[in-house]
Amino acid sequence: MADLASRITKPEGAEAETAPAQETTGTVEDAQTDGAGQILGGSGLQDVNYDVEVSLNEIQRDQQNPLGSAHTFQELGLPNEVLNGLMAMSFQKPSKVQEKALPLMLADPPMNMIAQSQSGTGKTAAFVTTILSRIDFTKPEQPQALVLAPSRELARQIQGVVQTIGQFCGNLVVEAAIPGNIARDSRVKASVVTGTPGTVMDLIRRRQFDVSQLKVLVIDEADNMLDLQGLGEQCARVKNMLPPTIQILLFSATFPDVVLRYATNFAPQANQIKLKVQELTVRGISQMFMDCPSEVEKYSILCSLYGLMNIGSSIIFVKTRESASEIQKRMEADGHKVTALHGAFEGSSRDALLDEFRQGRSKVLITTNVLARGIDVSSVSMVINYDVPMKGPGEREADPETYLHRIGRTGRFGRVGVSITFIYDKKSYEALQYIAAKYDIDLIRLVPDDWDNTEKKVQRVIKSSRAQAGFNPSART
Ligand SMILES: Nc1ncnc2c1ncn2[C@@H]1O[C@H](COP(=O)(O)OP(=O)(O)OP(=O)(O)O)[C@@H](O)[C@H]1O
Repeated sequence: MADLASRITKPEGAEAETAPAQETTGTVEDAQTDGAGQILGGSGLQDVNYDVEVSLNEIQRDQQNPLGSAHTFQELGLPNEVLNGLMAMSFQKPSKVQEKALPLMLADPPMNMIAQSQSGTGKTAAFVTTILSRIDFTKPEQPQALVLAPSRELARQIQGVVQTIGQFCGNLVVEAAIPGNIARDSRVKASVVTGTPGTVMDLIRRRQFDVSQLKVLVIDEADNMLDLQGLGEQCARVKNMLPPTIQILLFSATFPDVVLRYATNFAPQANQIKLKVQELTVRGISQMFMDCPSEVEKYSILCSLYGLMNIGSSIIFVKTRESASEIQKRMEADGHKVTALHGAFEGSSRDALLDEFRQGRSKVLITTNVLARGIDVSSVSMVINYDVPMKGPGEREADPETYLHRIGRTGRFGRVGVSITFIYDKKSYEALQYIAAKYDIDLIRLVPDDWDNTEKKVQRVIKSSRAQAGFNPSART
């Protein structure tokens, strides 16, 4: 193993050898060995297992929850309708986060929860199961649970998961409170509402949304949603308009310390499930980087990748809407069927574009951070970070959380997948080093002039990923 600095080709204009020592601890798998092969198993899914740390609140410590952790869904005492919904999805046993979190979230009296678990490990089903177990189905049009998410796409996806797991719960009505979905003169008539914070806030203020009987509030991607630089203020306002006794469930794959402190005030006395920092990355994702000689050459390298390999479904993350559209144009001119989706599109066209990708009518999705979180398309076998994720004023700092969420669009629920981050100059190189060091990632280096090796490494993972898609009866696109 060697560090990123010693493995990297010195990029044009970069002073690779002078990179600060404390930022060069990320390791890179020997470029001569086939790193991908070490990670892959047979055609079956990997065990979605990792250690979590559970901290119970005082009440829970005193009460000795009789359910402890549940090894089967049957042990949880769920309503039959909900259990049947989980079985219809071919969920054979709970994942770790489901096993640990569900007994705590289902306990009476209801308690708050802050739960962290890697991308693609079933957090959605965990909170949806809790919601469905608390709903009074004799009041189908009375809002009883609210889920807030950062994008319309995620709010719609969660709406779909509630409908699927709740398919045997007669009288279940689920509505998405997203821009353009609920007319100004109509009321929200659903027992479960999934929405984005701005639209939900407006609906409550205009008295279209009766929140008086809400029992559960879920905030998905909670670190992003509670961040005071972003959606935090809106989420706090929504919460202040809800009944004070509401059960609050906060979920994310990442919880930076500063947000976690705020989260514990937002969800007082919450039980907590946390991951160690080294366990944040999903083992099934082979993380690689492409060492590009310059920015202008990134595009031709991208084309060579797609030209050489039969990739299946993949997502390319870029920094700006403009570059998303530009790359789309150029790839289409090269004969690829490509979808570009970003915030400049109108809501309903965004829905149609994502559906096109989900249904496999388009195999390449080019997008910005708008789809970095939560989107679950199990057939995605490759994620490309065409631009390294950056944050802060002038985008000068690496953004490790966004990196994790972006690559987590592949390798869902025990599948394998590959991520390739393009670097080309000192800034991108140091940013990726910082991310690799933070999460202790073994990055596999790819170089553009060795396509044989690149093809071997990438194609091997992609083949296994496809074999898994065929193998797993519950695989969805
Ligand atoms: N117990 C289970 N058995 C089999 N598949 C499951 C189980 N629970 C969830 N899944 C599937 O795993 C996939 C990922 O789940 P989900 O989208 O909830 O992940 P997540 O943890 O919320 O990820 P992210 O952090 O990216 O939002 C989904 O396709 C879901 O249907």
